[in-house]
Amino acid sequence: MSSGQDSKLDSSSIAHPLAPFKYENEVYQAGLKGEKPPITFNCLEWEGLAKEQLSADSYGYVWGSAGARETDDNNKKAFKKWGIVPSRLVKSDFPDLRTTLFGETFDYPIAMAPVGVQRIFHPGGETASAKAAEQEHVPYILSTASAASIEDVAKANGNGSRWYQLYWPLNENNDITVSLLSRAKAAGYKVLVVTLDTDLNNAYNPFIRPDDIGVALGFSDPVYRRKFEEKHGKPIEEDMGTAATEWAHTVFPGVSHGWEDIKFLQEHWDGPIVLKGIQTVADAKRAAECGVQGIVVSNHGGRQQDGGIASLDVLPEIADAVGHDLEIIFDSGVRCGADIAKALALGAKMVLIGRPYIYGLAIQGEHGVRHVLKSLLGDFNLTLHLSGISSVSAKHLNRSVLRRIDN
Ligand SMILES: Cc1cc2nc3c(=O)[nH]c(=O)nc-3n(C[C@H](O)[C@H](O)[C@H](O)COP(=O)(O)O)c2cc1C
Ligand SMILES: O=C(O)C(=O)c1ccccc1
Repeated sequence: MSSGQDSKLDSSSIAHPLAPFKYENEVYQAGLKGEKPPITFNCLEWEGLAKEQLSADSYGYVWGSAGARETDDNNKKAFKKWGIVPSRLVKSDFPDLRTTLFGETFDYPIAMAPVGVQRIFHPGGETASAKAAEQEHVPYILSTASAASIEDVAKANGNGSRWYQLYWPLNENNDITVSLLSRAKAAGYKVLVVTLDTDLNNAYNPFIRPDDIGVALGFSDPVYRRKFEEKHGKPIEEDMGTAATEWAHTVFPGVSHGWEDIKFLQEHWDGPIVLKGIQTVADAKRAAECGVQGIVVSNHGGRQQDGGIASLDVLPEIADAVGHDLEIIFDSGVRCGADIAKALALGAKMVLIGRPYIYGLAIQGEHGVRHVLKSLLGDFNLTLHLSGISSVSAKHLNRSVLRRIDN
């Protein structure tokens, strides 16, 4: 980095001290003194390093995708169909990476995707990830399928920005939904993310292990505990296997809600609501009509439907259709800084990082997650800088910086 950029690093106009960009420099300086970098900066190598650390089951779970992995493949290919156009001798400032959603400004246009059962990847699990999120000024989205409770993760996340992802019990269990939402609200989660695309029927799933690896939210929920006790005449601790299986059926009932049910969530959540798993213009328009604040254009990292369309391929048409009415968040297949730039250029305001941070968690717990976030942000920053793009706003980062290269 040039000394000009270094002086900009100290600028107090940006809330965060720009740690990601200093980080690589610090590691290289340490390298000059003979210290080895703790983890490679090469985003393509994190998966292999995680594999070395994990059991075959745990690695298979994070790496896994639906069926013949076609959707996952399509996600990856979709990024390769776009190239970023460079621009030389632009007197550009250090890019301003801040993005504003729901009236709030975030230091960076990335957040950590909701990922369940994180203790199968590292003993630190969700609390390690939530700590890393606070340290790096990246929002953390807590999954309903977490191995740590809403309250414990909030504590670990401290002053960080945290959002809550709901796996949504059927209407007969509305009292449990209300309990989860009010706990999340009380613990400082600001945005509700409702996942619409998960079907766990017949899947191998660490979720239903009788320990609390994925059921901590249920086991710690007073309404679920009371209902279990009323039904079985004993507390969940006396029959953890049944309690885990029944909690799984509660939050993955196998039957879905309808659009009309969104109203119930709006009545019980007074912050922004985001629907995760949108892949068509028609559904995006329905979301806007319902009056939610945002959508995640996502196919769940290709983990649900096989033979599906790439999430990035549908992003531009969805952004064109509802970008003025809804905040557009994107995920599925983002692996490096250039991918973040492409998704933002095609209409997203924020991008969720899924598997890569879990690889970081597996490699080195909280430190590994921080390394991945900082590396991705440093890489993203450089990508913008080399194209003379001065901010992530659509005014500067838009389709004009991309070229189709798949013909
Ligand atoms: C191990 C694993 C667990 C996940 N658990 C959840 C979850 O509990 N809730 C949810 O909405 N999405 C879940 N997801 C999907 C992510 O939120 C995200 O949509 C996906 O990982 C994005 O794709 P990428 O991994 O290719 O970046 C999970 C993904 C992985 C890899
Ligand atoms: O694996 C997933 O993608 C997922 O959404 C999930 C669901 C339940 C438990 C853990 C993860």
